[in-house]
Parts: sequence; C-alpha cells; structure tokens
Amino acid sequence: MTIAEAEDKANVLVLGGGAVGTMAAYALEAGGRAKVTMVLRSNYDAVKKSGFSIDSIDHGQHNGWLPSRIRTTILDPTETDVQHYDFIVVTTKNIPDVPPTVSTLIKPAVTSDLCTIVLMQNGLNIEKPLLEAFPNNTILSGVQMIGASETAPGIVLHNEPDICKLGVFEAEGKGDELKLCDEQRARRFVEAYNACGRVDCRFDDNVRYTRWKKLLYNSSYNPVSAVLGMDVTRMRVYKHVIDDLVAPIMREIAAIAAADGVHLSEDLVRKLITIDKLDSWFMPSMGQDAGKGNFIEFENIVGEPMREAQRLGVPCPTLTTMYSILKGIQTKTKETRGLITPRVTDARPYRG
Ligand SMILES: CC(C)(CO)C(=O)C(=O)O
Repeated sequence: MTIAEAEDKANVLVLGGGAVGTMAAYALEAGGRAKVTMVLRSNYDAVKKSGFSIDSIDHGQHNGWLPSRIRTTILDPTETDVQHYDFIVVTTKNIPDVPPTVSTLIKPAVTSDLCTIVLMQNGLNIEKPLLEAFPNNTILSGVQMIGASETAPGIVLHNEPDICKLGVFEAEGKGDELKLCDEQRARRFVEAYNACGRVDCRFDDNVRYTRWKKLLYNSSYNPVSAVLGMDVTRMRVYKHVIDDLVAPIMREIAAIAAADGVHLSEDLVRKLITIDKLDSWFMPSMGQDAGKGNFIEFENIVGEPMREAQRLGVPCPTLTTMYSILKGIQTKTKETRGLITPRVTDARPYRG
C-alpha cells in the first residue's frame, strides 16, 4: 500500500442500492474514511428526490441521507471527477445464469490495478470469474450477517446488526509481495468500514472456511424457504421440514466441506439450525426473492457446492434434488421475464 493509499479518503463505488448496499455505503461514509458513489437503479428517482430514509439498529434514524454521489450507470471514473476507484463493493445478488455477469457489469469502473474489488455476496467460487477477468486486481471476500430490507424505494429498515468478515480471495501462484499488498488493501477496507465505530467488520484469514460455514445456512435454509415459501420459524415449528430437508442438506454441506479440507463440526450444524430467534419469522433472502418473482441466486449457493461434491466424489442427494427444483423455478422466472420462450419443435427431446 502506498502512503497516499493509506492517508487519503478511499474512493468507493458501491454497486447495489438495496438495503445491504445502502447500509455498507452508510457505514463507510459515517466513518469519514471513504467517499462513496452509489449506483442506483429502481430507487434512483426516489433517492434523488428525498434521500434515503434509514432506520438502523446500528446507526439510528436518518432521514434524507445521501452518499457523496449517486449515479444510474457504472461510468469509467476517469470520465468523472473521480480519478480511480480504490474499492468497488458489489452487494448485488450474484446470479451468473442471468446476464450481465458481475465481471461485465463492473468492467467500465475497473480502470486501474489500484482498484480492489470487494464481493459482499453469498456463495462459493464467486471469485473465480473475477480473478480471471481482472488478474491484476485484488479481489476481496466479504461475508455479511445483516438483517436489512428496503421496505419502499429509498426506505431502509436495518434490524439485525452488521457483522462482516473480510479477507482476500488469493489467486494461485501469487508472490509474497503481491499477497502482502492484497492483505494491506483488505485491512484498509476493514478499517474504513469499522471507522464509524458501530459495525463489527473483521479481517478474515481463512476465507474458504468462512464461506463453507456460511453455506451451512445459505445452502439449506435459503432454498427450502424459496421452494416452500416458508419462513424459518415455521420450518422449526413444523419439525419435519428441518428433519427431512434443512438438517440433511447441512450435513451434506459439512461432508463436502470436509472433502475440501474444511472441518465443520456437528455442534456447529446444530447451532446453525437454531441460530435465528424462534419467534423471528425470518424469511431468508432466497425465499424473499422467490416470493417476489425475482431471480434467485441458486447457482453459487447450491450449484457450486453440488459441483464440488461431484468433483470430490461426495454423495449429496438432498442438495442435488434441491438444485433441480431451484433450476426449474429459475427457468419459469426466465420465461415470465421474457428471457426464454418454450417452443415445440421436432428437434426437442421427449417428443413422445
Ligand atoms: C443468513 C442471512 C440472513 C445473513 O444476512 C443471509 O445470508 C440470507 O438470508 O441470504
């Protein structure tokens, strides 16, 4: 890290103007160590007119809040008043089966090797396309436990504390000097994020472990909530949903992780089954998306662990069935949104 990098306010582009992106932008600006540009889509007009209305368990109530800049598109920063972005923080859903991909989306903003890309997203192997597209940039992993939702355009309710682990997605074969630089950039981001004193962001020196651990929850509760349209409280009250679906998937994930060299104990599995307050009626993000008819981020949350299992020769029957059902749901959404059209032709299989 250069002295300038250490001393200057970081120029940060936050991609994803939903609740999670807004709370990240808020924490960064409140700490005074970053100038944030947010890229907004559907809520741009509302935010331009009245700013964000934030009701946050960490930061309190703020009406009319705005980051340093808001935009509707991702511009080359050299064409704006920003020299280059020190950090591009991606908080959008990661849906590689629905273009554009994250790499394509952020490409215009990655104008320098000094730009660090922070993936604050769920799932496994999300860094692979980024490391390939931007081999000279630092790619960071952000794993967040936060409860936040946008209840109307620009209105954010943040009701579970922002706890985040941040580390480096290291490319294979990197030299020690570059590795050190990656780590310093990660630590600089952690410091900027924590500077407001009201969030808990920690440096993560074992990104693969953290991601597998989070998958215990995301690969089980998220798909079950999407398929059944059921919150976690109901799943636990109707015990069979946990016994037949959630717990078996968690144990399959632990077995795949073990074959990948990551130990996730049975105690941890049990702890995660009951991690939410029983009366929270919490709907995981995939359940919320499916309920709204949005695309679901199933490829990195369910597909990638399943493909790791195939690679490592670990059986995962429940996860595999779940994957096929989720793919069917996504196919229906693609049809509804006009991305695909079913056509009966002679070339189609199963013609009968
Ligand atoms: C576990 C949780 C709620 C953390 O933010 C999550 O990742 C999700 O719902 O997708």
